[in-house]
Amino acid sequence: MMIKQAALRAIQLMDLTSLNNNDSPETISALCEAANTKYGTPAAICVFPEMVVWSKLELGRLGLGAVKVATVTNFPEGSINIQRAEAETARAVAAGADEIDVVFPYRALIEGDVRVGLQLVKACKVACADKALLKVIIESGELQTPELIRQASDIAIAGGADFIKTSTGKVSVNATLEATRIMLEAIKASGAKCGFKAAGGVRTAEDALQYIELAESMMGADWVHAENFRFGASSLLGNLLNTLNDADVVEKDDY
Ligand SMILES: O=C[C@H](O)COP(=O)(O)O
Repeated sequence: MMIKQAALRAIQLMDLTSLNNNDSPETISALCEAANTKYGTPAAICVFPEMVVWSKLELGRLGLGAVKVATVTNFPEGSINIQRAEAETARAVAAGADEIDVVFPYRALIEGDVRVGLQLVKACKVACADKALLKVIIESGELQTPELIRQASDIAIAGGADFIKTSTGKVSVNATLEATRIMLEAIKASGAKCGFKAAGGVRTAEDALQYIELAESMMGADWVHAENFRFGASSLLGNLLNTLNDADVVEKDDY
């Protein structure tokens, strides 16, 4: 695949993300405006729960109602408090979020608890009902071993995850091709309808190309579209636009 083709596809596969402590209505408006590229829009924007309503309004104002709004719950710590994660998820869905990225209780799994993760995912899935997709962040960089990455993936899928996602972007090791391979193997073996999201540290068209090629080789070219495959990224869009030679919007390098 040519790099420009990968850049174009990566825009459409992206959850354009801003999860910063200093996010404000103004920065989220700018994020929504950045979603309006001349090469199309990202699949979603991903923001903190308190920005969901504002994001919906802003995307509507810009005529970008087709762009989904994703948000995060149990984030970034991945606690074992099932009730809190469920309540956060229910509130985010009620606020209008289309997609919920919930952090799996990965530390509990590392300590040998295989039960709490399944229960938490199931509870959040119920909270999403048929109103929102549930994306489960397994924090693969903290799980470290292939066995734990596979186990977390299997549990999340068994709990009803619509996507499994590598990382919060808030730890030292985020998305890697190695974790991607293990997670895609889990999806394939499950036979379930479950997508995959590479998140954290994906910054260039060259990075995106490697993930797309890996996913295509494992799952088939037809599988790699926004219904099944996403990039979660806060600083990829500028590089993609540069790659596509879009001289007038490259200044938005932050997104
Ligand atoms: O879910 C998306 C991640 O938080 C984004 O990570 P990033 O800032 O490294 O692109």
